[in-house]
Amino acid sequence: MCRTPLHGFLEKLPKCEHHIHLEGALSPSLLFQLASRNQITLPQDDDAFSSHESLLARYAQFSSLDDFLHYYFIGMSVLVLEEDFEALAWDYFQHASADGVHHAEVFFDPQAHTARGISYTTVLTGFSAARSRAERELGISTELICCFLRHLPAPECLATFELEDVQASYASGFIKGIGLDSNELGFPPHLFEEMYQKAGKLGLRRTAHAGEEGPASFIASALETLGVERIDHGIRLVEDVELMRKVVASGTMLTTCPMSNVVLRCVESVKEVPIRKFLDAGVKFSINSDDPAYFGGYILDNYCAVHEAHDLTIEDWERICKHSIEGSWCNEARKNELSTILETLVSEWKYKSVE
Ligand SMILES: Nc1ncnc2[nH]cnc12
Ligand SMILES: [Zn+2]
Repeated sequence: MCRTPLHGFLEKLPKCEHHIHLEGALSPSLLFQLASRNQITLPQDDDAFSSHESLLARYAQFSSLDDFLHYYFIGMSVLVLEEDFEALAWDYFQHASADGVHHAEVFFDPQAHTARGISYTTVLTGFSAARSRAERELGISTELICCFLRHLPAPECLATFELEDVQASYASGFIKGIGLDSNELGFPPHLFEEMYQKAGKLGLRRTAHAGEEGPASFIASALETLGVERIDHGIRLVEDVELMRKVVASGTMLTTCPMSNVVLRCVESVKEVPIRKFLDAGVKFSINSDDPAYFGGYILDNYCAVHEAHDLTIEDWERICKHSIEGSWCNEARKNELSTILETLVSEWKYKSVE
C-alpha cells in the first residue's frame, strides 16, 4: 500500500485492465499445487524451483524479457485440465476486483498450450467458466484476447489462427480480438501482416506488443502494417516525436505496464516511464499489470507506483481513467456506466480536497 493521501481514491477508481496475460497471473503457490496434482516435474537443475521463496527471489532478478519468458513458459507447463485454467483466471479476477477493476480484457497464449498437447477447447472452456463466475459474482465485465507468439514462424501462427476450433471461437464471440506477444527483438510486426489482415476482415479487434524492448519503428509498423487499434507497452514512442504526433492524432491508446518495465529492465525506475510526457503530449494510455504474479504487483500496485513516481493530481487520474474507459472494447452502455462511476468519485474527492 502506498502512503499517499490519495490512496483511497486510487483504490476506488473504476479501473479497466487491458494488458494482463492470464498465464502471467500464475502465483508460485498455484504453480506448485498444480505441478504436484498433475505430476509435472519442474526443472531439477534450477534451484529457483526448490521453494516458493527461491522462485520469488529469482523473479526479482529478471535481466530481460527473454529471461522472464523462460520462467513464464516453464510455469504454464503445470496447466493441464480445464479446471486448472479456470482456477488461474478466477484467481486473477478476484485480485482484479479487490483492486477496483470493473472491466478486464485478458490475454492468453493458445500456442503455448496446444504445443504441449492441451486442446484449445480445454483452455477456452476453463477461462470461460471463470469469466462467467467473475461477471456473476464480482460484477466484472471481461473480454478474451487471443495472443500469438511472435518468436514462432509467422506461418505457424497463421495456421493456429485458422484452426477450426479457433475460428469457431471468433464466430461465437468468445474471442474479442487478437494480440502479438513474446520476444520482440528480431520479430518485427510486419511478419504477421497476413494474419492481422484476416483478423480485420473477421471483425476482430487488433492489438500488438510494440516498443517494449523493440524500437519506436515497431510501433509505426504495428500501426501501418497490422492495423492495430491499440499498442501494448509502447513506452519507446517518446523516441520518435513525429510518430507520437500521429499516435495522438489517431487517438490510439497505449496499454502501459510500469512495474513490468522496471522488473524487465526496460527502464531503471517507474520515474523513467514517460507518464508525464504522454500526459503533456495528449497520448492516451491505460496502466496495467502485465504478468502480476511475476512482477510483484497487480493493477493497484501499478497505479500507486505511478502516483508516487509522478505525483499526479486528481485531474490527471480522471483523464487516465477516462481514456482507459474510452479505449476499452466493451459496448457504449458499459462505458457510460463506468464513466458515471468515475465522475461521481472524482467530484466526491475534489470536494474532499477543498474541505
Ligand atoms: N511483457 C511481455 N512482453 C511480451 N510478451 C509477454 N508475454 C507475457 N508477458 C509479456
Ligand atoms: Zn504483455
